[in-house]
Amino acid sequence: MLLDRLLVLPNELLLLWHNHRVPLLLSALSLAIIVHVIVYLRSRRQKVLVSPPPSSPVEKKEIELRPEWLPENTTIVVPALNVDNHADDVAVPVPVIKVKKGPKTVKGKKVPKQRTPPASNFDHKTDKIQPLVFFQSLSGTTECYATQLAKTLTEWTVGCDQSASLLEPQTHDLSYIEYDDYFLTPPKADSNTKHFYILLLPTYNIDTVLDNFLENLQETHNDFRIDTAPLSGLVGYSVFGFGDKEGWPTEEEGFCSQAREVDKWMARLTGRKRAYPLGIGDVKSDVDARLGEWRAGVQEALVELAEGRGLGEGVPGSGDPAESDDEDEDVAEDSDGEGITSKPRKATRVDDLEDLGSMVNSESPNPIPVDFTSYKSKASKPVSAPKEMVPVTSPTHAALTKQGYSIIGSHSGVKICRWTKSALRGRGSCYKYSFYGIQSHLCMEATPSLSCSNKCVFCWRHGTNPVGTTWRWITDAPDLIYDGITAAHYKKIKMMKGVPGVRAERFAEAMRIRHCALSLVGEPIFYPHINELLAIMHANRISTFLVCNAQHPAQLASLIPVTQLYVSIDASNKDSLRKIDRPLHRDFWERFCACLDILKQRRFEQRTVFRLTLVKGFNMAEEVRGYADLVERALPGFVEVKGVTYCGTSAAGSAGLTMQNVPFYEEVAAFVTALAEELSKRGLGYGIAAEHAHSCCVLLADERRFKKNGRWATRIDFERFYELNEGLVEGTRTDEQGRVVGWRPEDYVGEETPEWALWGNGGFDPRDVRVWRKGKGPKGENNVEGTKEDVKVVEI
Ligand SMILES: Cc1cc2nc3c(=O)[nH]c(=O)nc-3n(C[C@H](O)[C@H](O)[C@H](O)COP(=O)(O)O)c2cc1C
Ligand code: SF4
Repeated sequence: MLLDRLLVLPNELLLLWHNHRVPLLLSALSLAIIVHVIVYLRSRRQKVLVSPPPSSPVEKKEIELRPEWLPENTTIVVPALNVDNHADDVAVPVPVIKVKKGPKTVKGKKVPKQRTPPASNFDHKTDKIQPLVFFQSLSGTTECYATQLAKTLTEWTVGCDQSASLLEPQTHDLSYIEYDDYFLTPPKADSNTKHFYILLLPTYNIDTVLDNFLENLQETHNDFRIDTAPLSGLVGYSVFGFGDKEGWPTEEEGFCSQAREVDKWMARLTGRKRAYPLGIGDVKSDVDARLGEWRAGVQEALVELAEGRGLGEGVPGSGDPAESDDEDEDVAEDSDGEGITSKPRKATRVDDLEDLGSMVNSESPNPIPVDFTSYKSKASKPVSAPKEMVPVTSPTHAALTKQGYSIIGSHSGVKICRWTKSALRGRGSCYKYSFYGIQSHLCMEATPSLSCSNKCVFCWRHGTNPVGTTWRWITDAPDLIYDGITAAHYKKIKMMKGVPGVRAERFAEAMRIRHCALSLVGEPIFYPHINELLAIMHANRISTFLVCNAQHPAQLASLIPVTQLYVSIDASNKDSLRKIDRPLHRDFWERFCACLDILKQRRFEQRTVFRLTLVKGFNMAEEVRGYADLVERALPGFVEVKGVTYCGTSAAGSAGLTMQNVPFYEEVAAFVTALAEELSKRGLGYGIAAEHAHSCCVLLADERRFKKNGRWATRIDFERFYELNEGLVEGTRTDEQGRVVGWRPEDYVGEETPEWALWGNGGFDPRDVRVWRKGKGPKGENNVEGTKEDVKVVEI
């Protein structure tokens, strides 16, 4: 019976196939197509896979770098992102993925729109006008005029007939405000307060904060997610430009060109709310007269607004961003009554839609081609040559040089640190010696990028350095930077030879740089050739401590291993980070989080550090748990907690930072204790390892990785690092099959942390002489030079 059934089975199967082969074949084909499409789509996404090392407690996780995070005008070598293969990077030829940028161009035709005067949003019976004076200044002229103007307007608003409708003006420096607070939408206020913007601006043909401001206005206008006139809620605006006719005699040659540009963008952003024409003045001749006339005009406009007369009807074109030749196209009458006909203007290039509005003849049978995706964007302009970041002629160069920086090329800087001077005189090294064994007189502090994408409240840059979200400057070669910074450092060391107290043996040692802290100011990983520069340093057996601001995930992911990699953690949450770092990137928090994830993935290939800078009133209170969350996310080898150093600049002042915001050492210590407790509650295995009380700095470390025989071992074996880096000795990082693929931070752990540096012992090397500032410090204790004026070691 069973045998009979088995014999007929092949026939039954054949019959089944004949009956159902069409649906079966179709299903198989559909499945194949679906699989193919999925594979295709996945391969199109740019992913960076940073595989965690074997035996790591971390789950395998992919970090996706958004296309907009990839550096502009540069290429990214994807295999270099694989941390396990970095040792082979030089040998293996790698395919270069070009990052395509820029919108797709869609051609169409512009339908000319009917212009109506902007509707007034001001009810003079109930509303009040809040004038806001914005200025930007590098060498102080504009700031001076802005302060004076604000004072005059304040007196006027109080005394004039319309005082009930006019609030006292407020002044803002464009270098320190958050653009989005004022130029994305009008600032938040009660519904009866309407804002009037007054902008006073110089022009610089070198790169300054103004370039960034202009870029921001343009981006806001062109952002398809934002209304093209998001500032239409203002009651009006007016711009005054300061320029120098001696150097830039005409408009064509650039006289007040940036004020003109701002005026145009404000017209677009406000929906044509220019309340008074752009004023311009030559700082070497007529500026006072021109500014006086313009101010009177602005006051008149304010009176008209306050009385409910709005901005007036205006002739056609009133408030437009740029001048048009409309009137030339009409037949105008001159005073003698004779008609004058002008030639119609030819459209020669793709231009701004609004500008084109006035150029398009509605009766023309041939529409003008319009790029609907870009306004007067960089792409539609002839490509201008990149500028120098800090040219020799710039006030920034002068200011930085005055502060003791040597500027190398046009975007790098080096400065001799006060601790280097102190160590040369045997008066102690900085915390890097106590924690890691770096003697300050052997250390150079430098940066290959004086520019940065943040405007931190505690920054030392005095608000004058260029800022930017992308690298857009002339780029110096890494060997030129290396030669320049080392030569400048040695030169400064040599200048110390006549200083009383300098120890001969330390002076001789200092003539061989052994460490480089890439942390001075600016953002070192912004420099497109940072990896080459680091490689040169390592080849010269100079250790690298690199501090980045957690805003450039793509560059961080592609960075070669350094001796110690830092990420600045200036706040524990998005809101606080925005207030303290004032980042330029709108997606700063996503960038920050991506950097933490990258740090976590790289923690088994190099020493990773969180640097917390505590600013009382900004990022300390109630934030311990938030910081613990971040530590849990990135699991850095170390957490350095430091009290902010007060730099007393106007930048700090304008951010509301005073000496009151500098925490006492006891406060820093209490914070660290609370953080250590929180981390221990979570079972993360961190302990307080060391301290350097006189620079207000405490070190937490992962005790499972940086303790030897139950004792802290936070110091570094630098020679071992070079040997590992050069492949002279084998590391212990292995893959799943147990093959060695690189080294681990544990492979170059140095000696045990000295007793005097441990938590509770202060952190001052007893072999050095402690010197207190005049009037400070306990009486009698090594206070040998306490009364000398030249003593610069300050207890903070
Ligand atoms: C390096 C440099 C570049 C300048 N470029 C221009 C320019 O392109 N057009 C212009 O009209 N004035 C230019 N000026 C003149 C400044 O705009 C003018 O001195 C202004 O008052 C400076 O204002 P501030 O002191 O507030 O920074 C330049 C000045 C310097 C120092
Ligand atoms: S990240 Fe550094 S250089 Fe940049 S603004 Fe902040 S403190 Fe200054």
